[in-house]
Amino acid sequence: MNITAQNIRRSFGAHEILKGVDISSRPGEFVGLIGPNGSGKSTLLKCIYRILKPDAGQIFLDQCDLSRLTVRESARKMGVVAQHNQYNFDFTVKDIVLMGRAPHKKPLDRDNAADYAIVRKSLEKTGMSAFADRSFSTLSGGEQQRVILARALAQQTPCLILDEPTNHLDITHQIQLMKIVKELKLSVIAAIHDLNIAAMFCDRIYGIKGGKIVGEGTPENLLTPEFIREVYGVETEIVHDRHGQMHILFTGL
Ligand SMILES: Nc1ncnc2c1ncn2[C@@H]1O[C@H](COP(=O)(O)OP(=O)(O)OP(=O)(O)O)[C@@H](O)[C@H]1O
Repeated sequence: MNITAQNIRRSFGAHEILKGVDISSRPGEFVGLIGPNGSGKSTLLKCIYRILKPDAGQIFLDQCDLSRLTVRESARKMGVVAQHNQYNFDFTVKDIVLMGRAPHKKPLDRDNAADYAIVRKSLEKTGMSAFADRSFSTLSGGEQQRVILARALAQQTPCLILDEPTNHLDITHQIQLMKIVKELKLSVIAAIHDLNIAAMFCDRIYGIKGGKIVGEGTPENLLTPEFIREVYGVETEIVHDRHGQMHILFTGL
C-alpha cells in the first residue's frame, strides 16, 4: 500500500512547525525520517497517524484520502509504534497485544481462538511470550516498546508508522526490532535518530530540518558527510565494512 503525505502544514500557536512537507512510502518500502531534535518528525508522523490534524495538506493510503476513513478503517490499514505509551488502567501484556485485534472486530464480537493465536505469535516474534501475564506498567521501557510492536504486529496492517521505535532498546533489541519490521515487507515510515541504524535498514531516507524536507534518497546517496554537516552540524567519515554496509563515524563538531 502507498502512503503519501502531500504539502503537510501544521502550526502550534504562532510557530509553524511543518512548512509544507511531502513524504511517501511505496508498497513494501522501509522509509526513514531523520533530522535534529525539534525538526518536526513526531509532528509529521502524528499528522499521518491522526493524532494531530494538519492545517493544510492531504494524506492518502493508496488512492484513499485518510481524513475520509473512520478511525477503525484506518486502524485496519495502519499500525503505529509511538513513544510514551501510558495507560490509565493496568493491563496485562496479553491484553495490550489483544487490543491490536480490535479494529478487525464488530462492536459485540468476542475475541476468538484465531485472535489468541495471533497474539501468541506476535509475542513470540518480539521475544515477549514469557511476559504475557505480566502487568504492562511493571515492564522496563524496552520491554514495553517490544509489547507495543507486538500489538502493531497483531493488528496485521499493510502500513506501519514508527516514531523512534528503538528508543529504550539495547543494541541487540534495536537490531532485532528493525529486522522484524523489515522482514514484514510493509510500507513503513519510521523516525529514527541513529543514522547507522537508519542506513542499515532503510530503503530510502528523508531528512527534515526546520519543518522542511531538506533531502531524500537511498542511505548511500543521502547520508554524505556534506549532508550530515548541513543537517546536524557534525563532521563524519563514511566507511564500509566487509559486507559493503556503510557506517558513519562521527569525528567532531
Ligand atoms: N503540542 C505542542 N504544542 C506546542 N509546540 C509543540 C507541540 N508539539 C510539538 N511542538 C514543538 O514542535 C517542534 C517539533 O516537535 P517534534 O516533536 O515534531 O520534533 P521531533 O523532530 O520529533 O524532535 P525529537 O527528535 O526531539 O523527538 C518542537 O519545537 C516542539 O517543541
